[in-house]
This record gives sequence, structure tokens and C-alpha cells, in this order.
Amino acid sequence: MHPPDSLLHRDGEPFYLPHGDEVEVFTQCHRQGIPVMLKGPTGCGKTRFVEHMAWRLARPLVTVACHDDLTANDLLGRYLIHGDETRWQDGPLTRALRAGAILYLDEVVEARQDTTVVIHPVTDHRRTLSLEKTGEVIEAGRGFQLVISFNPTYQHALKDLKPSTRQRFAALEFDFPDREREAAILIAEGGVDRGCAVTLVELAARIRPLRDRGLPEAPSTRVLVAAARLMAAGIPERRACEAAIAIPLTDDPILLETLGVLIAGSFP
Ligand SMILES: Nc1ncnc2c1ncn2[C@@H]1O[C@H](COP(=O)(O)OP(=O)(O)OP(=O)(O)O)[C@@H](O)[C@H]1O
Repeated sequence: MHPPDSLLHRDGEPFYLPHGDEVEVFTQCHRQGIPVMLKGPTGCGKTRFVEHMAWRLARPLVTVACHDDLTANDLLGRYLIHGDETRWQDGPLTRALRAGAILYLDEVVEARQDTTVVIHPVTDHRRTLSLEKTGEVIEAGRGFQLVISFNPTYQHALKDLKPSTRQRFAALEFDFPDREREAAILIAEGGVDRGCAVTLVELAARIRPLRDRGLPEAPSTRVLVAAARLMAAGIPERRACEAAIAIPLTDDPILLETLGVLIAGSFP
């Protein structure tokens, strides 16, 4: 999965504004063949970071959105019937290994533990995968790297990674960017001017503490970018905030009213 063309720089570089040393640490992990875990809330730039790193390291990117029906065979591949013959079709893990790609397993805790175990042999010194169904042993191509993401707030006792899985990864922590960076992202991605970007960031700073008053999720950089894009496209500011920020965040009428008041205060 790659960002739409509109999000690419002219030379194809996916726009990513770093918050620390994550680019250097990831580059070294890639060089040393160390798998990487990205931890952080939804919409804070993890996917964009991987897209950016794949571009920087000139590796293909294979992305899998994990869910609880994902089976080991979905990752490995399966025999499919073509006319009267059966042919093996690689799954994303097998394809990524052969191509020396970066394999990004998004929201990996959603996948069942028996599924996540199939990644073990490719995350340690073996870097090989034994495909029982075809009898093949696949060695990871040069440049192959496994990256997983997870959002610690979604986590509960039944949905955690096994310690033996966790300890195979180096981890990078992500959070919402600081105000200056978030405003710069809204200008670059949302196409709004600085004044509007700063107002949106300040609005988010007022909304985020409402989590203590029952708001299920803090507004992410993603929803701010969406609001900025609607504004840049001519949708009135308050309507853009309501459509992109308030209504997606909650169904609770009292919280919606509070959000409406905060929006009206920011965009009078
Ligand atoms: N540091 C950043 N640089 C550039 N854009 C960013 C950055 N952080 C967030 N964004 C913007 O926020 C949007 C959402 O980020 P992204 O899709 O990477 O979130 P995510 O952390 O992968 O979320 P999820 O866990 O839901 O998959 C991006 O499309 C981009 O517009």
C-alpha cells in the first residue's frame, strides 16, 4: 500500500517529518537485520514512517492489515486451482522474503498468536522460512525486514504479543507530534496556511484532555489533516472540524456538544 500520488513529493518521497532519531535507528536496524516494532496511538505517523523508510532504503514495501481471521496461510501462501492444475501462490510474507522487501504487519496484535508465530524463524539469525506445503526453504533476500505496529491502548490481557515474539524486535515509540511539528504537517499535508494550522493544533490540544471525561480516542494527526484538507477545499472551517474531527470521535451527545463549543471557540 503506497500513499496516493498527491502525497508524494516530486521524486516520489513520501513526506515524513521525524520527531527524534527514528530514521537513524531504523536505518541501523535494517542494516543489521533487526526487526522493528512501532508502538503508538492510531493516526500518529507509523505507516507514513514505514513508507518513507522503504523509499529511503530503496526497498519494496508489502503491507498487511492484521485482523483476527488472518491465518498463517494468509501470510505464507496457498495452492490455488487454475483450470485442472493447482499452482502455489505466495502470500505476503513469502513474497516479501523473496523480494528482499520491507514487510509491514499493521496492528499485529489483532492477528491470532498461532499466526504471529510463523514470523519467528524470519526474525532471528535463521532468516529462513521452511514452507512445509511446497517443501521449499526460503532464505530472506538481502534487504528483507519485518516491521510490526501496535497501539498499546487497544491492548488487553488476551491481545498481547507473546514475550518470545516481543523480544525479537527493537522498538520505536511514536506519539502525536509536538505543536510545531504538527502544524508543519498540516501545512504540508493539509494545504492550509500557518494561522489555520496553528488554530487546528490548538484545538486538538484542547480536545485531547477530554479523554479523561470519556472521549474514547484522542483526535489524531490523521483527523487534523482531514479537517485541514476539507478547509483547503473550501468547506467552512467549523463544518470541516465537525465532519472530520467531532463526529468521527464520539456518538455521545454531551461530548459532541462540548466538542462543538471548543470548535466554535477556535473558529469563531
Ligand atoms: N511525522 C509525520 N510526518 C508526516 N505526516 C504525518 C506524520 N505524522 C502523522 N502524519 C499524517 O498523519 C496521517 C496518519 O498517519 P499514519 O497513517 O502513518 O498513522 P498510523 O500511526 O499508521 O495509524 P494506524 O495505527 O491507525 O495505522 C498521515 O497520512 C499523515 O498525513
